[in-house]
Amino acid sequence: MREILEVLDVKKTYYKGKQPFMAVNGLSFSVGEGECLGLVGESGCGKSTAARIITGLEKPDSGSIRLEGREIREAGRKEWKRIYSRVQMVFQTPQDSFDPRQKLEDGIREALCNQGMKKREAQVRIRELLEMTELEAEYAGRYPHQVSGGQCQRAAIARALAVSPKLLICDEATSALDVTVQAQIVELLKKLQRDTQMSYLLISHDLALVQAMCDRVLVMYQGKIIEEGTPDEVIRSPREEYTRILVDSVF
Ligand SMILES: Nc1ncnc2c1ncn2[C@@H]1O[C@H](COP(=O)(O)OP(=O)(O)OP(=O)(O)O)[C@@H](O)[C@H]1O
Repeated sequence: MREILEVLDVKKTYYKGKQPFMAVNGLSFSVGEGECLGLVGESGCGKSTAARIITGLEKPDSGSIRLEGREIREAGRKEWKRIYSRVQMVFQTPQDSFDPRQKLEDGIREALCNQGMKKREAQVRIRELLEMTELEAEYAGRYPHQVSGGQCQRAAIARALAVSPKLLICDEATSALDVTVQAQIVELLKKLQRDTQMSYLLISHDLALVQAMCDRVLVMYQGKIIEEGTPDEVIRSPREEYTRILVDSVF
């Protein structure tokens, strides 16, 4: 399997007052083409920091991040735009990722036009994206506060897909939704993966979700990966004591 993303020995320090704190401490892993990779670990172990580093929202202290073989830390400003059309992220609370003064479809249009698409062409593409994410056009014409969490998450996924990414990072993308809506969004993500061959990095507390969706799962603890395997291997016969406790706390 060709690798889309390779993360090697990435470190990130924050400061709690004057005390340095390693939120990410030698993180290494890779995501294969078309792979759905799960990233699990207790709150505060550094999962979101890792996602923010990969998407360029945060700078690491050191380490290497290769996207389709290209070291993104060396990329010039011009190249960033191209790189970040290859990686997109979907967040836990979709309402927060849209401008409250903009209709959902305007947010999607903006993503398309930022990539150089003309408005008329963007209109056609918006319709396709709404179909792909099974969101009725009527809802896309509303403001974020006028739709449900599930509908807003569909719009956020449509916007992420606007640039045809190779890797979609879902950071607790279903955690804020109720159980039935969660299941619908999971089905949507599965369908999109079948249709687009996109890779996923699925960050989640929910081991059942990881088991249902992922080909492989990484367990993160204190800023690094301590265990990896198929979801069945990690859940049924964890090698590390920490993983066993994590699994026991959920099942
Ligand atoms: N901008 C920041 N400044 C200082 N400390 C931070 C910052 N962002 C995160 N941290 C700290 O880094 C650690 C890792 O946070 P992170 O959000 O990556 O964890 P997480 O595993 O995603 O947790 P959760 O599952 O609760 O979202 C936490 O102790 C957090 O308080």
